[in-house]
Amino acid sequence: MLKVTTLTKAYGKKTVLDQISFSVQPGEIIGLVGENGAGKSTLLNILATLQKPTNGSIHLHDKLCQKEKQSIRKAIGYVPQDIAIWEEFTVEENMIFFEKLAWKKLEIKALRQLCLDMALDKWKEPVKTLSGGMKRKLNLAISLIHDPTLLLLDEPTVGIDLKSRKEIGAYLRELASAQGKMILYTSHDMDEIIHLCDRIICIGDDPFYEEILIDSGKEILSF
Ligand SMILES: Nc1ncnc2c1ncn2[C@@H]1O[C@H](COP(=O)(O)OP(=O)(O)OP(=O)(O)O)[C@@H](O)[C@H]1O
Repeated sequence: MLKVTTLTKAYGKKTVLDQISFSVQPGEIIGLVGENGAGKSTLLNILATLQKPTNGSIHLHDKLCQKEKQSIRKAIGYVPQDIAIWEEFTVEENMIFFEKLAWKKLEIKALRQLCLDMALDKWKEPVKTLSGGMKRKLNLAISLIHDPTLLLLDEPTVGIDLKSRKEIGAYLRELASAQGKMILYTSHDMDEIIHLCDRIICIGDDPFYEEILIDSGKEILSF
C-alpha cells in the first residue's frame, strides 16, 4: 500500500502542494487531475523520491520513503512526461540497455513479451522510425522491466491516437487487476480518466475539475 500523509511542497514562498493525504491499495488506478501548474508532476516526482517534500510523509509497503530511498526505488516505475529513450537504437537495443541498468534481470524473451503485451511489435525497428504512441509504449515497457509495484505515469497518452490510448489503457487495467500494481496516472483527458481510474485526485484551487467530474460516479479527493 502507498500512504501519503499531509504532504506539503513549497518552492520558496509558493506552496504548490498543501497537506495532501491519500492512500492507494494494490490493484487501484488513481487519476491525478488539475490545471497546468497545479502540482501534478511535482507530486509524482516526490513519490518517485526525485524531489523532497517540504513536510509530510510517504510510506510504501510500510517503509518510510524519505528514509529508505534505495530500496523504495526498486518498487517504483516512473514514466516522466518527456520520452527518455535512445532514438538511434532499435526497440530491442533500448530494452536491453535499460535492462542492464535495472536491478532485476530479464531474459530477452521476457523483454520482448513486455513490448508485445502492449501491442508494440517493432522489435528490430530503430526508435526514430516509430510513432509518438509507439515511443510512449516503449517508455512504459522500460519502466516495467524491474517489475515495480507502484507505477507513476505523467501523461503517458498525451498526443497519441485513440487506438494506442485504448491499448495502453487496457494494458494498465490488466497490470492493476492481474498483478496488483498501484498506478498513479495524470492526464488532461477527462474521458480517459473517468473510464480508466478507480478514484480521482483533483489538485489546485480551481473547482473546475471537481465540477466536471462530479457526475462520473467516481470517488473524488480534492486538495
Ligand atoms: N524547481 C522548481 N522551482 C520552482 N518552482 C517550480 C519548480 N518546479 C515546478 N515549479 C512550479 O510548481 C508549480 C507546479 O508545477 P508542476 O509541473 O508540478 O505542475 P503540473 O500540474 O504538473 O503542470 P502541467 O499540467 O502543466 O504538467 C508550477 O507553478 C511550477 O512553475
